[in-house]
Amino acid sequence: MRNIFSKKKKGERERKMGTATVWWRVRGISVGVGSELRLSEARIRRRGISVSTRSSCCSSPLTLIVSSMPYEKELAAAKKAATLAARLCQKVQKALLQSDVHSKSDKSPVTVADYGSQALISFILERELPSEPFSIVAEEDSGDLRKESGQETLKRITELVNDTLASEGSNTFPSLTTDEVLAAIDNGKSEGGSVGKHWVLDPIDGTKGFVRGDQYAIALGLLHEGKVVLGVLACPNLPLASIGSNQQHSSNEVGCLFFAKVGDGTYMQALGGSTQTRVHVWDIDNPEQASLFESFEAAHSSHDLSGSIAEKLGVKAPPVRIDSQAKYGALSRGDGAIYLRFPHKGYREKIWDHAAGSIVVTEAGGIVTDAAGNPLDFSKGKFLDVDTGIIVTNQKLMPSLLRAVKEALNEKASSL
Ligand SMILES: Nc1ncnc2c1ncn2[C@@H]1O[C@H](COP(=O)(O)OS(=O)(=O)O)[C@@H](OP(=O)(O)O)[C@H]1O
Ligand SMILES: [Mg+2]
Repeated sequence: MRNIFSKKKKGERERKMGTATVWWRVRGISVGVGSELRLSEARIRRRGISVSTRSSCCSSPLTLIVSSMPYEKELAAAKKAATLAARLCQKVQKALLQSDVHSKSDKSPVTVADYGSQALISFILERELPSEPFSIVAEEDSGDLRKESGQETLKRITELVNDTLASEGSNTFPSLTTDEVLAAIDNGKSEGGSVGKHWVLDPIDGTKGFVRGDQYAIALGLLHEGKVVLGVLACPNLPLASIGSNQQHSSNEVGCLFFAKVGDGTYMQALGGSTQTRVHVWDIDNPEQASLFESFEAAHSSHDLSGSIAEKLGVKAPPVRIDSQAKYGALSRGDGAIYLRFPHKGYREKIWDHAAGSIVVTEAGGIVTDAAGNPLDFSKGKFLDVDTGIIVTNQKLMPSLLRAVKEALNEKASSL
């Protein structure tokens, strides 16, 4: 596209647009149109830009802050959706534990919460962002609920969704029919990809933890042109106090909401609260002091391998084993300094198990890579193509962590 700036001054350019004159005031960034403009959008996300518009027939500028707060509306919608979904899940988990139905064989209450959370989040996103074209890549689909045998479960889910919506006030949201609940769940059928905006949702991450009465998370991320640009993690059972060896947060409260937007840092607030605190990963360079986080379930991540890596690094504290992306949340606020995930052979990582968590950690100053040090690529559809496992730590520890991982993997391979 032709550059149509008519005036070139440092940091200020004028573009003629019909009858209006648009002034782009940019902090040290040159802004153009076409490809140059697209390039500057990436800079906008990192550095901020204020755009002021003034009509050619009017001398006083009409300041329109168009791009200085990218993804602000999406973040507000995602926080609202995840908070409501957490409320629904808490209700189901409470009933589940009271009725002592927490054996793995009875999956129905879990299914109810998974579906309910997905329906609710899908509905809220559509309602709060009516003019934003997007799709949703989510874990559940409505297949079983459309069968004769699923009708009772569908009624229960619809009830739960409507009770949760009503808890916001009787006139805030309409009631949904069973068909609308099915449609909301099926909105999550997208395959994602590298073009456009895709929400990535795990309505209950850490289902086994949820059934046990332990940790779980509602994880919602946003991909834009294949990159994670926003993430929200609601962790209803995670204490606001630190849970690792770095005891810097203290509180008796339980329930955390982590959120991050690209270029804007990571914040934590009490779930249902409003005071937000900026959080940072623990900036230590001595792994001996670090706590190491890993999956609670040995079937999900090799505890032996992470034990061997911890030994090589000289980590002294025992591993902190908790379910779900609550691990990313805890890392982002510096409770510990390392998270290792080594699924057993043949397992393929899904994007909804890492999208929200990864940006929560990276915006807090951490690094998330596969076992070979490659960044995670969320643009390839539902799956992540990772080399062996996923490792997370701060900038200072990453080189020694990568060395320890490489050694441990080589030892494992030669022992087979
Ligand atoms: N076999 C196997 N190997 C590796 N990972 C698996 C496996 N099976 C499941 N999953 C995924 O793990 C998600 C739970 O997250 P974590 O592994 O971090 O938590 S846990 O401690 O194991 O509960 C869990 O998320 P949810 O299914 O949403 O609960 C799964 O996506
Ligand atoms: Mg999951």
